[in-house]
Amino acid sequence: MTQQPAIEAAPPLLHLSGLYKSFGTNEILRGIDLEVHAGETVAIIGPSGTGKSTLLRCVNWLEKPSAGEVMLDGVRLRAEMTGKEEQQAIRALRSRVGMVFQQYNLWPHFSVLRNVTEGQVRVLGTDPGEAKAKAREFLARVRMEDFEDRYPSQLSGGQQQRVAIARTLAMGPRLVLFDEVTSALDPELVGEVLETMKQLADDGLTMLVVTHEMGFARRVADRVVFMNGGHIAEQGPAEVVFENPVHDRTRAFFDHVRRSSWTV
Ligand SMILES: Nc1ncnc2c1ncn2[C@@H]1O[C@H](COP(=O)(O)OP(=O)(O)OP(=O)(O)O)[C@@H](O)[C@H]1O
Repeated sequence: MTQQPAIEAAPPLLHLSGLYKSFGTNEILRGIDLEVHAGETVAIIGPSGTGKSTLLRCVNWLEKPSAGEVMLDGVRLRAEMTGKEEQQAIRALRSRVGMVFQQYNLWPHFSVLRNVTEGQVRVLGTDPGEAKAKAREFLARVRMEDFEDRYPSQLSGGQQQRVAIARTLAMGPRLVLFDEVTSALDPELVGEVLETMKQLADDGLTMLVVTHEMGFARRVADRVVFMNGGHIAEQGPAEVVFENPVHDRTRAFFDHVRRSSWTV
């Protein structure tokens, strides 16, 4: 009997089943089924307006799906849930998932160190000394350990985004969602954030990444999910999806990306 790779044998850390999301009469997600295993980096790519960010926001219930369920690390949230039952499940879910946004939203009047300790102390109830030690550990992982006394306005966009990543990691999530985290950055700062994310992927962090950075999806993601019109049109190992896309829409998307890329 052939041995299955360990990553496939374990149950998925995240399991999305039959997710639908409508805004009014506008149906954005149309039945999403997706699994992410511990240690995987999964990139979600696809045309603009196809529902990638909405999907990510449904994973941590920032948007409540119209139907379907999210199962993360043993916590199940169903669209039918309401009231106390839903609130309890949301709290459990959010303690296991972190999110990094396009806008880093650091507290402007707090130092870098305090930005990374505040959530630990206030939300997790961590002892302040312990929270500082953990903050320093995560600032070092994003190579921002020399900036702990600075304020956000004294940092570049890329540095602020790395602090935002450290702040998320310090909360101890099992899964981190990245929503187009380089889109607001000047081109010369994109690389340093992607390099940090590559390092985290290499270290085994479980990441679900919505991105327009095709180079990142191709070189760093274990699996690429191509979304179109609120569906997953195809998914597979990055090299397969990029080199042999089976769906016409995926091929057309890559052709469009290649044609519209400006080279220096
Ligand atoms: N809160 C909301 N209320 C109404 N419509 C929304 C809301 N959020 C998203 N939408 C709509 O849902 C559609 C999908 O948006 P979404 O941001 O998920 O797409 P996307 O694939 O991430 O796009 P992009 O790549 O351009 O960021 C868009 O038409 C958007 O206008």
